Amino acid sequence: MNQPATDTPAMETLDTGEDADHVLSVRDVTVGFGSKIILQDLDLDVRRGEVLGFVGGSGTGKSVLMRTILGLTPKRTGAISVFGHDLSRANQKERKAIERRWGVLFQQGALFSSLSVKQNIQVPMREHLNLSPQLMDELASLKLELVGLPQDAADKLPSELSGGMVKRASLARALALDPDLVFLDEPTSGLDPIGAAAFDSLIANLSSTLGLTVYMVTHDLDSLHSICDRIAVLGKKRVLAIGTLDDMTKNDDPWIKSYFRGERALRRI
Ligand SMILES: Nc1ncnc2c1ncn2[C@@H]1O[C@H](COP(=O)(O)OP(=O)(O)OP(=O)(O)O)[C@@H](O)[C@H]1O
Repeated sequence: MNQPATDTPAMETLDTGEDADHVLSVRDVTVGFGSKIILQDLDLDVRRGEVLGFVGGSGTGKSVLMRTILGLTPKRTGAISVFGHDLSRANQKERKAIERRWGVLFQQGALFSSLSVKQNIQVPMREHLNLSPQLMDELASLKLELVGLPQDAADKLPSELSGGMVKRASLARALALDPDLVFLDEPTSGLDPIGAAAFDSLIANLSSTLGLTVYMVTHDLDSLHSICDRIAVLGKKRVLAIGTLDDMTKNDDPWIKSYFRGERALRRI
């Protein structure tokens, strides 16, 4: 089963330019650490404009997959294409252009603790754009408004914010460059149910008004019910199933069954 390490694309549609239907395609991707294989021959397609919820048992590799797509964890085999470009074939300039079109909200927010909220939002702008300080301040102010934070949050440090405000500030940073695609790693974890519901509706609104594609790792059944167009389930080192919530409730895989039809799921009804 183990193929030799290669960066040869596994499908012909890679590098043929922008795909009208899919913003992200993963083909035959294998990732491991030492002798431990986490993902094997994994395939995934994310459709343009959808909110895709990614679930799976703890330790199945949801964060590893997201980090692999982002290029932070190396893959052993397979191909990943974003916006129609094979990432492993892109040169540094092309790679930077692709990265400009995605935003990331890491678990726990991952804001720089010594920078103010405004400076955090401006980090991607400094990295990718050449703008005057005044224009960057105006853009940061717009992003604060977009995510529902008050303007006086701009000069606060992350340690001075509530958990919900940290998530919003991290989302503002993820949206700094007006991305087409955002990756969210457990965006509602640690929020109370009201804060989580408010964050969900913010994501849904941004997705529909900005035409964003959202790739969201989550354990939150409420988010899956309220904002996801499709759900992908990770298990057995691959995507076990992908489809609507209705598809999931009809699936007979034991893990999917207990997740979507178990006691906790039924309590929602
Ligand atoms: N850098 C690394 N080195 C070695 N093993 C790693 C590394 N990163 C992740 N792993 C292992 O990969 C597996 C998958 O981890 P991952 O964090 O992706 O799980 P997850 O599905 O996101 O879990 P959770 O839902 O609990 O966050 C785990 O067994 C983890 O220990």
